[in-house]
Amino acid sequence: MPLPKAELHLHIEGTLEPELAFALAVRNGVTLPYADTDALREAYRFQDLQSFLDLYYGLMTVLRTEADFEELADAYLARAAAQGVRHAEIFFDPQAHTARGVDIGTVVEGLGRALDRARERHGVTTRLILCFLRDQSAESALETLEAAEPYLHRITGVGLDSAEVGHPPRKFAAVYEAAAALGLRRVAHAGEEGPADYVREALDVLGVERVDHGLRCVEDADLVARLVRDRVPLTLCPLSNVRLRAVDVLEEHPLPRMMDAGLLCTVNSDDPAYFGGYVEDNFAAVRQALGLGEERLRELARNSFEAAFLDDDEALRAAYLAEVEAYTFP
Ligand code: HPA
Ligand SMILES: [Zn+2]
Repeated sequence: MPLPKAELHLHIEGTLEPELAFALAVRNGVTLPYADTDALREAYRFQDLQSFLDLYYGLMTVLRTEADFEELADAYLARAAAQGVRHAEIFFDPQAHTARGVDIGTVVEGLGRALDRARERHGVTTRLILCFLRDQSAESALETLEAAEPYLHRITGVGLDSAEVGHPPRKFAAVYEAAAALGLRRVAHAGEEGPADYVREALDVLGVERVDHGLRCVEDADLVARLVRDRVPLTLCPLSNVRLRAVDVLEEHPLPRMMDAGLLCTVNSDDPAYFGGYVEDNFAAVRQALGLGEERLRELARNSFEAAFLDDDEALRAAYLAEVEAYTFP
């Protein structure tokens, strides 16, 4: 039985496995530019974030109906549960769908159907986080938030993803202010490919409570001190960092140094269908490559529940944390 954990950095569109992509392509009459699943997997040789995003946005054109989004989310939840996930905070990218004529309601209601049954079916509690695409305009982000208003009962927070460099957090100050006024929690990708300054800006200008990735904070000692002092969680994704060349090899990932510095680190899968593994695969990889001991792994699991948006159910958070403490490694 794997270590119980929360997954806090997971793009649902990034869980689209080649087999499901081809099945949905057939169902929806979409022609993919790959002969078969092996040819598609062959294309997963990324140079950087952009080369990944090109494939990621291309493949998700097979997602068209509520049933498609439901099936996608249900398949993720089944895999996540098998990897010890008790609680998942799931990102989705509405603009990637509305831009090709799929209504935001189709996306949210489809995902929602799977999430409504997640606890009963898979023993996983869930939250949904709407992400704005930072390479789209600030106006488009505001329109997206407006379009989401009928579905806010299903949405816990907002995030910011897609191509980072050249799209600093401050571009989205207005939409984050509007999201806060609606009572939404705030997170943002920062410091994945972008500089440490983007992490600071996400905190100062967007008011984020967690930083997604945040890897490059290590280049700025004052920023690290602040993140430690304020216990700002970082949602790290080690296998993603290797695949997208944010680090050269896993053995050089700064995770152990970051934990030693007192940063509140979590380990997550990001886009598991593309990056070679789900969350327990990431735990196993860092355990192996970085020599993390059992207490470090337990700390990562504890951190994941501490950083989760479970403030509306502290009893549940306490139950999850108790499970982490009671866990015995095989
Ligand atoms: O790893 C990522 N980074 C930025 N945007 C993304 N959208 C999906 N995955 C990612
Ligand atoms: Zn991400």
